Amino acid sequence: MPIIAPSILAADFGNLAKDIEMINNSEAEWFHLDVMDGVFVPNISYGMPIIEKINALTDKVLDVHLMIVDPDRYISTFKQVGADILTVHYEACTHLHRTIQAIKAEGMKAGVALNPHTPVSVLEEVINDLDLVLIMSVNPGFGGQKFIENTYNKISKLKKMITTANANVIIEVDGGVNNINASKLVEVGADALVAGSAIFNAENPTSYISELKKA
Ligand SMILES: O=C(CO)[C@H](O)[C@H](O)COP(=O)(O)O
Ligand SMILES: [Co+2]
Repeated sequence: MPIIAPSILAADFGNLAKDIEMINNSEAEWFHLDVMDGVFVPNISYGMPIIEKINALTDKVLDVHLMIVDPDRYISTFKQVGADILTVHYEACTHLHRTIQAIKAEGMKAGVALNPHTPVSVLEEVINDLDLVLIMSVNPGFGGQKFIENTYNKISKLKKMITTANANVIIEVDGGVNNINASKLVEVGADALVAGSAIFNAENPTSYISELKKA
């Protein structure tokens, strides 16, 4: 069964505690937290204070997705506010190997995200150093976008690369995930599903999470 990671980007920021409680009482294992800087992506979301508050209100895993330039500047700060998994974008890192080691040195799991146009082959030389690869199934920056169909093909290629390298890496998929595409994503190799608008726009978000879990 896949790990479910609801994206807080689609939650009600006027009543965040209520949505945190909903996730706490659901079958979701992770909180997916999208940090955007208005430079790497054309949008600004939220940062450390929100993550720190969420950490105080849950025992679940905090899966932090950094959509920021030069993420090395903030690695230790994200550890301090409670990140368990820290994912940086391949496209935002000049010295990716060094960044991955710095995340692990802080005691967090290290993830790398790939934009839709970036081939999985760029990770060949670091695949054994990684804990997670985040395949973006939309162009990062906004919730509620349409799922890009080529994602299935990309996940299959990544799965093959991981098997060949005998690596132990979680494949996570993010963007436009819903109860229609979830099963096929798991079938081709996804281990963790991020969903924002599909969950929070559902009539019953808790049951929607359970539906995704059965994918
Ligand atoms: O990283 C992201 C956007 O850059 C979000 O995690 C993602 O878009 C989730 O939202 P939705 O499920 O509504 O597409
Ligand atoms: Co995300």
